[in-house]
Amino acid sequence: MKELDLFDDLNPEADRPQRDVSHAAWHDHAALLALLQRWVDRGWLRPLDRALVVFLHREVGDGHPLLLLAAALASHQLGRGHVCLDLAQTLAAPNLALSLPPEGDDLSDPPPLPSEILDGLHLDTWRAALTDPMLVGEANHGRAGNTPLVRLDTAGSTRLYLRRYWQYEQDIRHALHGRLTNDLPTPPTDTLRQALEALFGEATATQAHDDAQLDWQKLACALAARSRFSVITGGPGTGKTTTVVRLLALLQALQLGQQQGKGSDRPLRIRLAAPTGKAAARLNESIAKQVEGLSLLELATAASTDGVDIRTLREAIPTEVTTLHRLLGSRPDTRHFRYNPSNRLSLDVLVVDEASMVDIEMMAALLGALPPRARLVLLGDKDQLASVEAGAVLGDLCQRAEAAHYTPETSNWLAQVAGATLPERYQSDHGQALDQAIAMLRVSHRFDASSGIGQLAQAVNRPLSSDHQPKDKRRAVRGVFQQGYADIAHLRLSDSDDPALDRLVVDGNPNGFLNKGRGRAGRDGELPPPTGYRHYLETLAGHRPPADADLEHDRETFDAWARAVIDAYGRFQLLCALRKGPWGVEGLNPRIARALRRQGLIHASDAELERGWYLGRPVLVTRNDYSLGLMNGDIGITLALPLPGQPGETMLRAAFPSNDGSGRIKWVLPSRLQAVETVFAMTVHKSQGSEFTHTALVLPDAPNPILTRELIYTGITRAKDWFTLAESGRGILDEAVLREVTRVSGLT
Ligand SMILES: Nc1ncnc2c1ncn2[C@@H]1O[C@H](COP(=O)(O)OP(=O)(O)OP(=O)(O)O)[C@@H](O)[C@H]1O
Repeated sequence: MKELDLFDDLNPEADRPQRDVSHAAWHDHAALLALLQRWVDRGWLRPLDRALVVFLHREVGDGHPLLLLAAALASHQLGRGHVCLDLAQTLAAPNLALSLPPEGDDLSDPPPLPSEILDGLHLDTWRAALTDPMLVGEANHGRAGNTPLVRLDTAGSTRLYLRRYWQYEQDIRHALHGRLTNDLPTPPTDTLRQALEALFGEATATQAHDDAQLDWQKLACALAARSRFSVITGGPGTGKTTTVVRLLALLQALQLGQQQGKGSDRPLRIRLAAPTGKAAARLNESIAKQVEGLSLLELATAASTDGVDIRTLREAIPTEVTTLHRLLGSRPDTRHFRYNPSNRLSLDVLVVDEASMVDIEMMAALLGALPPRARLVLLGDKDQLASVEAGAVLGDLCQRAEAAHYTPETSNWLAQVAGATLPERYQSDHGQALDQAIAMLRVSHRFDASSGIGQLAQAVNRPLSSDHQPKDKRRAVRGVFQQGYADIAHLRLSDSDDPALDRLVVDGNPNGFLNKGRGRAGRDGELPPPTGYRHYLETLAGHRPPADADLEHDRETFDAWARAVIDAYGRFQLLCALRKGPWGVEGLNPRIARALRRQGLIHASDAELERGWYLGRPVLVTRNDYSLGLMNGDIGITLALPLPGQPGETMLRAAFPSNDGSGRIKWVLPSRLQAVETVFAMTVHKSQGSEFTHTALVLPDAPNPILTRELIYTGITRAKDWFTLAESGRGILDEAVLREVTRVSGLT
């Protein structure tokens, strides 16, 4: 295998003017601190970022102001997903370094913009200020030391890290390097080939020319079977779950077959995990279904000459999925986990789904807690938005996945075990070790050519290139809406008060779909037409247990009611990009609640709507709460239970699914819920790992840097059967699909 090159830097030399025009904040601490305070007052910088500077200044009084400015900006980047500050990029686009308000915000007496402060500053001057042995370690010279900041010089730029994040990156890099270069005994070629044939069938085309002819799932399974670290990435419905279930069956069959010879039957200890409770519950459901439907007879025969017992094999494939926090043993009030490098997890295989949501800190913790000999398999969609926390580990690792870069050695091996010859475009003499461990599934089995959702997601996701210019992409994306697909609708709004938005959230805008959404065939017969929130609120009213029932004696009746309401809620979700303003969660939530109240679907005063609890309020958990067993991302609905001994009186409880496959409901007192928000409108960021029958994405009316290709793609791919795009501003979608998230990290 080639030497691992995770560290290659791609930044070109920044083209900066060669002049220095100094500004007071460049050389005067008081001026710098005053400037930072003004930024904090405006919400452009977090108080935490300034506090770091105050701390560093107090501890090491003569730190250069330009160094302290860089430290404040580096700290600020963490809150925006970047693990470090890239000086050249910051000089090229200074105003992206702070959280400036969206265009059009009215600000009187604004503080100086970063572009004014940094105007005329040359990269070399800034770099020179970043040499302070008390404050900054120099990673390039192996002198990272134990300073609070670490500097890494790359071709054409310099990156400044807060030490903790630099350390995470180092830890991940070393851990992956170890996993990719340590030999793992590969199963005998014949056994593996037969086992793969048993699971996927024989290869039909030995020389494949297009992606649809290749069985990518089989190739992914083969690659993951020979590595301690592997990634299976792919868009929605490309078969990540299907593949991993077969991979687990394969590994377990090989293990049981091998153990037979030794007179033992110790199966592999396999664990499944996901970053959020919601994602875990979803994988739980789909994995359980797939394991049940898996035909294991041929595999059991292929894996061992004596044949593996099928029942033992099936039982040895787990279906229970936990959250990463639970797996690692998260403890309240500390970021340290029970399982860590000095107390490793006891497992042989770990599968992590929705890996795009795993941030750098969690990935470092996870790798640190894994026994060195265990296998780690990451599943996820590399094109989805990354976690809101710092780092986009999956995206970074999969940067080269499109072209695969399989070496001749890998390609030959795949031909032997999977019977397929890869087209040349997926082969490379310069493939890196990491490339050989990554498989990208390229064919969606959920969204075929007749699906507007699939076509739209594809058009949005397609990167720009010399033969796909911005105007082509804009035309392609808009074109999808004009082709008469039955599952997508476009709703044009005049402004944020447009009653069409109310109609969308109340009834789902069926008129926007072909035949009002009627007569569409799904897997299990005709699909119900798209709905809005009326559906779950009518379910709530229609399935309410009789007034004389009570929770203690009629628990199942109440649980069934809650289940029906929660399921009905999953039929529609409005997504938006922003938090603030009329187009953000904060503006949309009360507006939607009022629209539902006008329809007589909810009953609550204005004050209750704004802040309080009311029957029917849907809530999203925003922080893990271990004492209640609720995870970030869980959705619950507020229901009313009869008050024991007080006929006619009720009390509100938020009902959450237990997420453990039991179907039980957790009934939680509203006052015990510390971190929840109303979720009539949900940000696309929070929707990751979830799926809704009808998803409506509403875009703001003004351009905003948060609107990116990844965000739009993630929003669209939350839709299972129906998708509505609602927009008012012209050109917002066009602009968004052309903007890509650039996450600064040094992982690749
Ligand atoms: N090779 C295949 N041939 C036919 N159908 C398939 C194949 N692979 C997967 N499917 C079907 O496509 C659907 C999606 O598969 P699966 O759930 O494995 O995909 P996924 O990538 O995990 O999806 P998600 O977007 O939910 O993460 C399932 O109904 C599955 O049965």
